[in-house]
Amino acid sequence: MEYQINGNESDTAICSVNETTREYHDSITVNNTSIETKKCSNEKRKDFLSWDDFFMATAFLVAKRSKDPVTQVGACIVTPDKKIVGTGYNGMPIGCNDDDFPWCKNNPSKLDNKYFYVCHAEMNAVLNKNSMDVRNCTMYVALFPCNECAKIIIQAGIKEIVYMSDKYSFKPEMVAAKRMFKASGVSTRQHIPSKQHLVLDFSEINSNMTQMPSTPDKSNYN
Ligand SMILES: O=c1ccn([C@H]2C[C@H](O)[C@@H](COP(=O)(O)O)O2)c(=O)[nH]1
Repeated sequence: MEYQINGNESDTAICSVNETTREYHDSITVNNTSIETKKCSNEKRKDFLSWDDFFMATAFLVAKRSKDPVTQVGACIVTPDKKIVGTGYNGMPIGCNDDDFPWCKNNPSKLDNKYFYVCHAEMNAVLNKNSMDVRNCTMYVALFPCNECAKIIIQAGIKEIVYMSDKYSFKPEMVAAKRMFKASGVSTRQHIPSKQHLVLDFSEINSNMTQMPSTPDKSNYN
């Protein structure tokens, strides 16, 4: 079935609907220029992000703020009803100019390596919280937390850690973190993303319409 909505002389919208599949395909003409829009279904999108993928992707996006030239870590704290209440990435403390402090990792002088200075993503996420507290929340984080972050996470009342990588699992810091999480009832699970790559295309919003044009205001028509 085909519907045609006439606006003024140069503006029309044509919408054809397949009665069986409920797919529709529309074209609109604005100022005598025809714009074909994508075939569309009345059904909802199937490839939307799951909550786990969304919050982990948020942690990865936040990590893009990090100035660490080697490892960028992001963390995202989420309430049981799926609200983001804190994010953080690894960086120098406020007032410690990240052009002056070292980013090196294997200088013979410990004072000239980053480790004494960098605030971990997990710690920053807890300190940046925008809610009263983060009790019973879940933290999504790129790397399994170290012992120092584990203490902060436990004391803040976070109840679940969802991590992407445990590549430092052999280090005593991570072994200690696991021991503390277990003792204090913080559960941990690795996130397996449904896709290895997620692309953000800022030009997408200006590409062909994937939705019906909004209902025209008939009061403007003859
Ligand atoms: O749980 C973690 C572990 C590490 N970080 C930060 C601290 C540093 O900036 C880097 C680690 O540097 P490497 O060069 O990979 O040793 O990541 C963190 O934020 N959270």
